[in-house]
Amino acid sequence: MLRGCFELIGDKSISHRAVMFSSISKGHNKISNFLMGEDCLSTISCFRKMGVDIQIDGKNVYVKGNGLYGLKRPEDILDVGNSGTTIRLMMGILAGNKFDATLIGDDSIAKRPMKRVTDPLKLMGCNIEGNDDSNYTPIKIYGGNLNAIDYHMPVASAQVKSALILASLYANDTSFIHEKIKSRNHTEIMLKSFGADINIENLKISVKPVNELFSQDIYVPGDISSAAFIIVSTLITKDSEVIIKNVGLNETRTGIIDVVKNMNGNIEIINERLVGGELVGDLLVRYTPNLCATTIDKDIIPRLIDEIPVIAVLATQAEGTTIIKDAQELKVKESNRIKAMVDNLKILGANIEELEDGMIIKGKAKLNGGKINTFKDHRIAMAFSTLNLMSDEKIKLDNEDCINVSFPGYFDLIKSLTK
Ligand SMILES: O=C(O)C1=C[C@@H](OP(=O)(O)O)[C@@H](O)[C@H](O)C1
Ligand SMILES: C=C(OP(=O)(O)O)C(=O)O
Repeated sequence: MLRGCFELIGDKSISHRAVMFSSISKGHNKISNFLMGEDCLSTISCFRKMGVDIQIDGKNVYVKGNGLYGLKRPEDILDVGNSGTTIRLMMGILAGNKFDATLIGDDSIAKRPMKRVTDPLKLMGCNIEGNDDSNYTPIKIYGGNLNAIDYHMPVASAQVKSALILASLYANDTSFIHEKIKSRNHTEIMLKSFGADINIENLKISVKPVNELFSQDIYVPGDISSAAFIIVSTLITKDSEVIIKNVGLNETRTGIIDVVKNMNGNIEIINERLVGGELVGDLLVRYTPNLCATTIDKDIIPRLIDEIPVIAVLATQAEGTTIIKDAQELKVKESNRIKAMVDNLKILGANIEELEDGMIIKGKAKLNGGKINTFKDHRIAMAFSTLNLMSDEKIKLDNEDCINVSFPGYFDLIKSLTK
């Protein structure tokens, strides 16, 4: 069983943005509760290569910003490691700066599509080279002299939106970016606090070019995507009760809470407050023996995209048939997360069917033990780890190191909650 109360580690999306926006602002920035995961450390390493002074002290990061036009041409290739957020957002910044830079990442990044960002950046006048019509790494960007854009995004993606907002800061006129479905809005919130002129009208975002961004101190709230693994472990493990403190509750990220409530899960938000423009609160979660199935589709998908693997695990422990659809984006994450979940859950004896854009899960299933192929994907690894506490049969992960991408100290935390 899990019992206890703990402070959640910093949000990955917000930590990335804090380093990036601080680096292109003018002045000193302090980032508190920064996520020291491998992905966010890749962002720091890339901006250091562009001449930004970034110091790490415990959970704090100090950035001496170079200003909007002050980044230096990197002498080395920029290696983003495993991080889609780093490469896609950074392309927007590089497009505005008058130098050339080459971006690479690991084997997983090499398979993830970049055209969704390079196409609109080319429309803004940026010169970009990359494999398969600039869809895959290595990607080389020759930045500078951007035109404004009026662009309807074909995919619901905060990374694409953020890259275009960043490029628009450097453009010759006001840009308009139209979203299909509302995705996480940390870029809009944080850039405004740095002095950017951004206006949001439903799904239309207008961005005016600026001469400078001004430094800010940023507190990074806890990562609800990381909390999701503790939430699910608690819901499915007998006699568990956990308080998770400092959870970021921005409504573009709280789809998991809505789903857990729809499934009859025992979850309560307490002590809600606003910190640096972001809603934060604590979560009280309790074991729920009578979970029920749900349907997840369309508009809610971007609000829980990274939580779908662990929701699939939860669905195996709920009475009835859970349907997850409109989630084809899962195929282009660190792994093909639809296939990874379906194949691995089948190994454990779950009743699950793969769909082109999701999966159908019939619960409630008594699962066997087995060896999980994580595809070195942190979310797949943690999703399956949640089953280890509720079952006598052991789940073995073929790779645990990948968890450091987003949740360093994950197993120590679980240990402290199960004492
Ligand atoms: O903007 C971000 O920080 C992120 C957006 C999402 O990706 P997409 O924008 O590709 O949906 C999400 O899956 C990723 O983990 C982080
Ligand atoms: C998809 C993810 O991250 P990224 O796109 O930044 O690699 C994730 O953290 O689940």
